[in-house]
Amino acid sequence: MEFEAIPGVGEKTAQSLSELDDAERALAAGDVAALARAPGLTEGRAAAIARGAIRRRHGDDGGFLATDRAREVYRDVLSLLRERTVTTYAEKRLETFFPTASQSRIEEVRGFAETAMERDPDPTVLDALDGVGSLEPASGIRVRERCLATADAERYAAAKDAFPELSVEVVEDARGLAELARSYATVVALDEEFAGVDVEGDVRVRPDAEEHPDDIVPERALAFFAQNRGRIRAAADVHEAAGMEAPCDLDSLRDALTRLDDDGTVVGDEELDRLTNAVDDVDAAASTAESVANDHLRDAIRERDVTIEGTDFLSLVEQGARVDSLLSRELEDQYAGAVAAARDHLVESLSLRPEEADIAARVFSDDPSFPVGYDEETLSRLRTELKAGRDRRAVRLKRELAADLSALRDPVTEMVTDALELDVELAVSRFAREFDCTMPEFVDGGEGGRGGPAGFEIEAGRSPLLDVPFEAADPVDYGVSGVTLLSGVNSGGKTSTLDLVALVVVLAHAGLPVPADRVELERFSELHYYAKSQGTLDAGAFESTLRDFRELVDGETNRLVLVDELESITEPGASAKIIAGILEALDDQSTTAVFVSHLADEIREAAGFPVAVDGIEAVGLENGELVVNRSPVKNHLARSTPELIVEKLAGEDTSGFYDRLLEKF
Ligand SMILES: Nc1ncnc2c1ncn2[C@@H]1O[C@H](COP(=O)(O)OP(=O)(O)OP(=O)(O)O)[C@@H](O)[C@H]1O
Repeated sequence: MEFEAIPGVGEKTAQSLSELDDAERALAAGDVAALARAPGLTEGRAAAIARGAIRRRHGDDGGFLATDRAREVYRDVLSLLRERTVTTYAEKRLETFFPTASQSRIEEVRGFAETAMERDPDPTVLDALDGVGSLEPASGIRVRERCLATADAERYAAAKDAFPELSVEVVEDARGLAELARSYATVVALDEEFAGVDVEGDVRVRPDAEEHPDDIVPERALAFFAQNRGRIRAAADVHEAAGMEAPCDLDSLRDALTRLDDDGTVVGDEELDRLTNAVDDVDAAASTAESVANDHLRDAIRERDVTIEGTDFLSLVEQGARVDSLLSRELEDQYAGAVAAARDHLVESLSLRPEEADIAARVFSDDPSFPVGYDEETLSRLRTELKAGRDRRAVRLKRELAADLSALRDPVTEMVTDALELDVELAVSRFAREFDCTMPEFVDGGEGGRGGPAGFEIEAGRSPLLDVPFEAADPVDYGVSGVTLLSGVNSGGKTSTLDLVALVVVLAHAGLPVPADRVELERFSELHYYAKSQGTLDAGAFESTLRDFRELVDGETNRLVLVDELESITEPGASAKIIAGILEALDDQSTTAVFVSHLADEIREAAGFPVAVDGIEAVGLENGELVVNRSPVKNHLARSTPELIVEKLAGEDTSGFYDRLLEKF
């Protein structure tokens, strides 16, 4: 990938980009979201790069928007669309829609947009979309109880790459392996040569480890699903709410997800819960069992009269026996009962299974003693046994769930992508519905006997970018082919008309629907839109503006040129001559141009060809306010506001003064 060739990417950036594998992959896929995750890239930059990449793929260098004002209109259009997305993914993805002269690109997006417009922007779907986002690779996993071992340096490096979650150790021989097995619960040996080696501990030989990552590190798949759980569930909800067919069974997916904790541990397994609780409670249970035994024995002793014959007692005293032997002689049954109660307590309170209960039985000795005490060593064995059981169970469950979830990884990725793409479609659908859009029709220029450019024809166009609410916008009909002047009363809507034309042309060339009842237009090569200049230019600025227009009249054919009141750049007389000259040059090419001007008469006089003039007319004055017909009238020089006022006064006054004034217009 040659990043230098992408518009907007400098040499230094290109150099650092060329080192990013992820970015390259994302570029190839045109996936802005993935691209934005590449280290060192901001989202804006990522979007720009992806846009550039797509343009390049379509052989378009992005030159369609030829002026600042044209780019501004595109940005405004984009904002209207982006405001109608729910996810950040869709917001960024919309930036890959841009106006172009490339027919194939326009066709591609038109196909997408036509499907999108059919989509019902149901509020429940939009709600569900709120939780959807691009899936993130699992992060922050570190497994300490398992390690990989190899004797091969190359394998060592490969394993370190493939399993960043595990320690990878170099071992020379069986002795090294045995040593490792003492420090880790499980050692996975990567070399075939270790297959026959007999080492104590949990040592597995898996030369194929890299091919079964979920088997070696089930934590990876679990963390991926745990960390993306909210997004996955939301994507499943979107599919249901929108009635879309999901690529996997949603009930089993949801079921698998409920078996996962936020940190990727498996929950909801009775046996694992039992073992975990037993490990946690074993010390407390032993103490309680001890108390149970002592209470039991104390009560028994208290309740019993001990009778002992004098000779026996004497012999005991002479032997120096302590009370223990008295206990074993006289209270054997009571002691046995107390110990049995202690054992029962251990077994019951920890819900021990028979094998575990066997060890638990030995925690309390059969040899009578008072007070009764548990055997620390045996208790520790019980603890170790329970812990080992718990860990074995946990790993097995992890492996099983990881296997279930791994099988779901691809369908889930597809499901999330589909949900995110739906958001893009819904944004287009909402845009089209809210602004009463239709798909524009492209017609060929120079055909139908007209010879010249086909230009554009808009029927009932309403701009969502007007400074009045969309509902209050008057529909505008306007069509131009060739070079035309647009005249009209002050504040009649001339600038708004140019804006509407630019908006429609930008959307149409982006393959998107347009806010009008019907639009026909040719496929323009470029859009040049010059906004009204803020007052008279100084000599330097005037010169540079003239240079711009020099380039304009020398550029590609089939352009659309929109210019707002160019006359204000210098004094009226000179302006009219300059505009006339530019119009002549544009007329010689197949250019469609609309020049808004108050100097239509003067320009026409200065031009060496019959320039068409359209006019936005005031149909009258109502309470001192102009009533305007927003649709320009073809081949009609609109009367100016002063003329209308003089005309009004002439009607009210009989002196003849205003009549004579009116004749001067
Ligand atoms: N189609 C429309 N529907 C409703 N309101 C409109 C429409 N077009 C223009 N307007 C209103 O008229 C105002 C003036 O429009 P605009 O600035 O386009 O006129 P103009 O003819 O370019 O004015 P000027 O002669 O000062 O350059 C707009 O701010 C807008 O509020």
